Amino acid sequence: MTPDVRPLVAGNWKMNGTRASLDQIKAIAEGVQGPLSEKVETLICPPATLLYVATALCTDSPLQIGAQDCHQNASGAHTGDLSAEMIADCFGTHVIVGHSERRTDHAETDHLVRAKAEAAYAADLTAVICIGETADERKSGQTLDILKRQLAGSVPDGATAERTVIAYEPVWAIGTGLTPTVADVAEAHAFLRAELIKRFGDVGKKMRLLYGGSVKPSNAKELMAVDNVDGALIGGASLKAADFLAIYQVYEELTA
Ligand SMILES: O=C(CO)COP(=O)(O)O
Repeated sequence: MTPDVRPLVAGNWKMNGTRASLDQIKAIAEGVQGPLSEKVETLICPPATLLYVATALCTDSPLQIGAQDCHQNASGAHTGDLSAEMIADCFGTHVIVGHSERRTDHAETDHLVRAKAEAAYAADLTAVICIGETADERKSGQTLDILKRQLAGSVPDGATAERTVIAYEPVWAIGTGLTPTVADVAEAHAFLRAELIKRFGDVGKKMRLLYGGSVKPSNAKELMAVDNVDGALIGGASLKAADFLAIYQVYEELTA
């Protein structure tokens, strides 16, 4: 955790979820009501097909709803794409950009990710900007170099702490059940914090740094307790309300 920074527990549903899954969103929206929600923010990013209905389910809940990607342009001839404005129009508050699955499946570059984050700001959305090294990059000792390059390339110059969340997701930890050691997470997050402060000064002290990659109820407490870890970006375990809420609830103790 970082002093004076409100953690964010976020779920990325990826290409999972149909109308039947709205029950899980409803359960999460209900489960995050209460005093802890003043200390910890929550977010679910369902597939775009559920965005509008999901926000309608959360009108009386602190649970925020976001999207998983946006186009860098505000509108136009881009078949199949979604603009940040459209997400805001559906009452979405956040958009994930630069997830490693988009970087791999759609050849997204740091330059493009930065443009998408700028599009998010223009629509008053918070950009959740993802970075992380592959297994080979870690094995060959390049982790911090890769993180430095992705952070410098993907985060816009105009980034503010209110509208920017950085998610460190080691690619090899996503969906594998593997996680870095607590010491490795601490090293990566301390490095990212120092880079953000170098570039953004005091603003860099307040930008949230999430950890993502096989976060589960069983490992959440030790990962979320690490210095400079200001929340989680959860894939598989966010699909079940009970698991997502169990991860959120580790903050009962961590913020006590
Ligand atoms: O990619 C992730 C979240 O964006 C992490 O996914 P898992 O939690 O399923 O490993």
